Amino acid sequence: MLKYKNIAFIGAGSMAEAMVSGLINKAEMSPDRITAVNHTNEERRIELSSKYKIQTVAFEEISLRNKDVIILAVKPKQAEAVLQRLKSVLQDHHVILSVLAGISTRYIEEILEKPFPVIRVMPNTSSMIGESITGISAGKYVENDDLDLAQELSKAIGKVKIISEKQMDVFTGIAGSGPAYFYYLLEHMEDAAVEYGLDRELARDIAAQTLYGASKMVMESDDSPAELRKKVTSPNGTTAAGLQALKENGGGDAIEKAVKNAARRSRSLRKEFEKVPAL
Ligand SMILES: NC(=O)c1ccc[n+]([C@@H]2O[C@H](COP(=O)([O-])OP(=O)(O)OC[C@H]3O[C@@H](n4cnc5c(N)ncnc54)[C@H](O)[C@@H]3O)[C@@H](O)[C@H]2O)c1
Ligand code: PRO
Repeated sequence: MLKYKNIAFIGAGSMAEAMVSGLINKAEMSPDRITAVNHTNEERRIELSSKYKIQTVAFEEISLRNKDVIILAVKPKQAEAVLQRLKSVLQDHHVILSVLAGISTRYIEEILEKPFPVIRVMPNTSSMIGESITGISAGKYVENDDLDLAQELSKAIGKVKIISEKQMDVFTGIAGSGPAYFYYLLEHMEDAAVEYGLDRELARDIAAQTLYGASKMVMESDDSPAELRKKVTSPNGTTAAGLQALKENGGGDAIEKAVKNAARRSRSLRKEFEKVPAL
């Protein structure tokens, strides 16, 4: 059971913090079960330990003896160096979760040279408030209990989808990177509203609630997004005018290209940082 597990994050940046916050504030995990390991940045360690009351240590002081779950949360380009250093301190009972975009379980398994259960989890930063959607795919040494644990941990920070590792790139394109597209959309809605006379704070509230309501409608109604869109769009009305501008300016294409480009980048991260052929 997750509650009784000790977790170490290797890398304590944005994604690790979002997960720590979700685990403590939403899933009510005890902070003394969580350790975050960060390299030279002492200021960051102090920030996280005072904010969440978790233990934070420098990589050089790492001890994973009483840990159960090791969550890799460094950048993909740091994967090899970090794994090379970790492999001497890892112990047979460890379950390894990796949030690294692009980097395959096979690559991690090969560097570790031992049959560790390695599970990719792709959350997003909405983990911070327990509203992530997290994709999970298992490496070849993963047993049911390990997968159950990864699922439990991911459920603690939001919703979960079990996917194949091949689907991880596109999952990353939609869900891992997705919040940024919506923030970008909101930034632009806000700018336009300010230009047309609203205060920024008011504009932000309105746009954010509109996005939230629309998103909830998609989740709770039986209609598809296209059907829901049609119900908003009166012939020759305001929405039709707005959508026309979106279409004329390549809005739909831009969104599709964003997802595809992010998925391609996930694939290319693998080629860039792994010295094995891509999946
Ligand atoms: N940010 C997101 O929205 C998001 C979503 C899903 C997955 N991810 C994945 O999470 C990982 C981390 O992303 P991030 O946005 O948190 O990046 P980040 O740069 O904020 O965090 C990375 C952290 O790793 C630390 N680090 C670097 N080398 C280290 C070492 N040797 N030992 C210990 N710590 C070390 C850095 O100091 C930094 O704090 C990436 O692989 C990314 O693909 C991120
Ligand atoms: N953030 C990471 C990136 O931008 C991975 C998904 C979201 O690469």
